[in-house]
Amino acid sequence: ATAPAPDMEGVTAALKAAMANGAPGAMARYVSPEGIQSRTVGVRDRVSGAAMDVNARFRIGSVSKTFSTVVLLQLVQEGKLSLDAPVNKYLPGALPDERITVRHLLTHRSGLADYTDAMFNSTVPGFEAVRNKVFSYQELLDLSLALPRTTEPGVSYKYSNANFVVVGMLIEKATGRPVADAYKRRIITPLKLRNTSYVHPDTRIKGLHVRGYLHPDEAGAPLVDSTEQTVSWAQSAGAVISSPGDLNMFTGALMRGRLLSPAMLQAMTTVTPTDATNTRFYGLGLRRYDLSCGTQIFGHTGTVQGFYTYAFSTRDGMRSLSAVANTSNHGAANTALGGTLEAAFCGKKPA
Ligand SMILES: C[C@@H](NC(=O)[C@@H](C)NC(=O)CCCC[C@H](NC(=O)C[NH3+])C(=O)[O-])C(=O)O
Repeated sequence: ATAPAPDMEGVTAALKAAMANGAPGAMARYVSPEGIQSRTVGVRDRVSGAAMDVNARFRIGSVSKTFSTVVLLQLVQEGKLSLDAPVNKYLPGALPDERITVRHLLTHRSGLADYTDAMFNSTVPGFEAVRNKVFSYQELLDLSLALPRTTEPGVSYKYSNANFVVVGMLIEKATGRPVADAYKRRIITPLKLRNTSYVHPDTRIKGLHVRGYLHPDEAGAPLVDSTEQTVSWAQSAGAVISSPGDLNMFTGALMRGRLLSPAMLQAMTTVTPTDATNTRFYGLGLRRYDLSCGTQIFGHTGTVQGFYTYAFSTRDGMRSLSAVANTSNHGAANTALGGTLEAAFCGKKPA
């Protein structure tokens, strides 16, 4: 069946709703065989008033988890790691439970607690305390291991950044090099993602970029410009910088089979439900959303101080949408931004 035309008015309405819920600006870029359509609203910089710009770069948060997963699955394809081997086989003594496997990390079923809940319980003080800090992977893992595990290994889905900190450790152990090199050599260079980078612990977003604005917990308190930070609290779980076009290319190329073998891509897109709605699922470092029109889309969401991101493609990689709003700690703005997905992939609602 031919895909419905995107409802770009609906995309714009969703972007405006994100602004109505506190985002200084927002944008979306949709790619299909019919071409590229992008929409921008508001500003990328509240001080200069510079308009949101679809060529601008921003922090993609947990969409980074899919970059890390692609690298790890390529290492599995190369026989350097096995999905169902214990993590401790590759990182002796790293985890207190020998039963936790590499696959448990990628499916958020390890039981390793998410240290960011406590770290950011008080949003702005928590952010200010770490924005210029540089953590080692081990320090982040220790924060998680100081907390009770959330499930027996493999039993249930419990989202945790700690899982993808360990994924970063596995990548560096298996390659003998920093994750930045693996992203570059295995994803950024082959796909020519010229606006994508991993610069941890540098705090800047170089080149044309979006400034991010963090909503404080106190109603009515002024937004906090959170653009410059190390994102060391996330690293391989959330520190990649990219652009709408590069994210379209990344998720599209991934689904078209340019990064992984058909068998490995099939494993990555084999999902289990993450909530009771049975429309949200998680595979290996990848979300699946089942839209109201029956279309299934695959990708990831991102939340990092000052930036909400969505980056999804259809299973055949022929249609891709990326969207970003330059605020965070404001769930209504995130939900509003998510409205771009239905508008773009399902088109106009029947009258
Ligand atoms: C959920 C999301 N996960 C991510 O992108 C990872 C990297 N981000 C987080 O875990 C949120 C950290 C707190 C953000 C802060 N929140 C607070 O400080 C709340 N007190 C903020 O909203 O900026 C995903 O997978 O889509």
